[in-house]
Amino acid sequence: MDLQSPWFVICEDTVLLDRGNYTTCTVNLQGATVTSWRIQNKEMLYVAHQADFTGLRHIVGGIQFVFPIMGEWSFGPRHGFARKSRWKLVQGPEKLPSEDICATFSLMYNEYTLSLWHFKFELLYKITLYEKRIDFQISVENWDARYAMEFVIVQHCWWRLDDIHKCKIKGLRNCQYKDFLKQNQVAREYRDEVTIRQQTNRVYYRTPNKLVVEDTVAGGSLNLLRKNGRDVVVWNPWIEETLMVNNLGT
Ligand SMILES: O=P(O)(O)OC[C@H]1O[C@H](O)[C@H](O)[C@@H](O)[C@@H]1O
Repeated sequence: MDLQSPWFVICEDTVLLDRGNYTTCTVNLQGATVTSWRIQNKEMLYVAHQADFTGLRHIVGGIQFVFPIMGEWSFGPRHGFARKSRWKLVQGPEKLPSEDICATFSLMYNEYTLSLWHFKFELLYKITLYEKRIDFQISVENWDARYAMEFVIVQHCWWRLDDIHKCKIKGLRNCQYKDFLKQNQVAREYRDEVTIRQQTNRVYYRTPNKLVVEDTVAGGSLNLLRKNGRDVVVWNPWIEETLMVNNLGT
């Protein structure tokens, strides 16, 4: 009999990857939303208190998978349908020889997605949990070669911060940005360290592949490394909007 604790748990709606030493990642099949990432029991993500886990709407918080559009959409839900859809676990969770744990989730076109967006697609989302790192590999397949597919993918991350006043984002200097809260004004970032002192909602264009967020939980810093991506959204709802997010969901 194996008396060790299991390194994964699959419930009806969630998949828990357990790397040991209180390092875990929880993925909800609703949107393949990563609702928790803990490193030695320190939670890295924020989920709204009133987040709805019933599957009726997207989960507010964590790491949301946004596809095929970001923002308002005249044909379907805001930020697309992927975060509202139920995904499937298609591989794993498996333990690699390195002891790291990975699992792959998939979202395939269906009647609902075709009613909003006529492309026949399959998304694969592979998540690997390391000791102090989490990796996401995303692939998109177009099943109908007759049509070129245009889409946007965003990992909408709600990082948990101890104190917003201590948070600094490094790597955005010289990037052009659009400020949604200033009539979409376009400007260039001149700061080495971007700080947040009020409600913020900007998209930075053509950002470098490495950004650093300093002072997340417990004063640690988070390196965000990316391949084949382009833009970055810096958003903080500040107090009023946070109350709204927590109380109502969206
Ligand atoms: O409330 P949601 O639909 O999840 O959107 C949350 C936020 O997402 C992005 O960061 C947008 O730039 C914001 O304008 C938006 O408020």
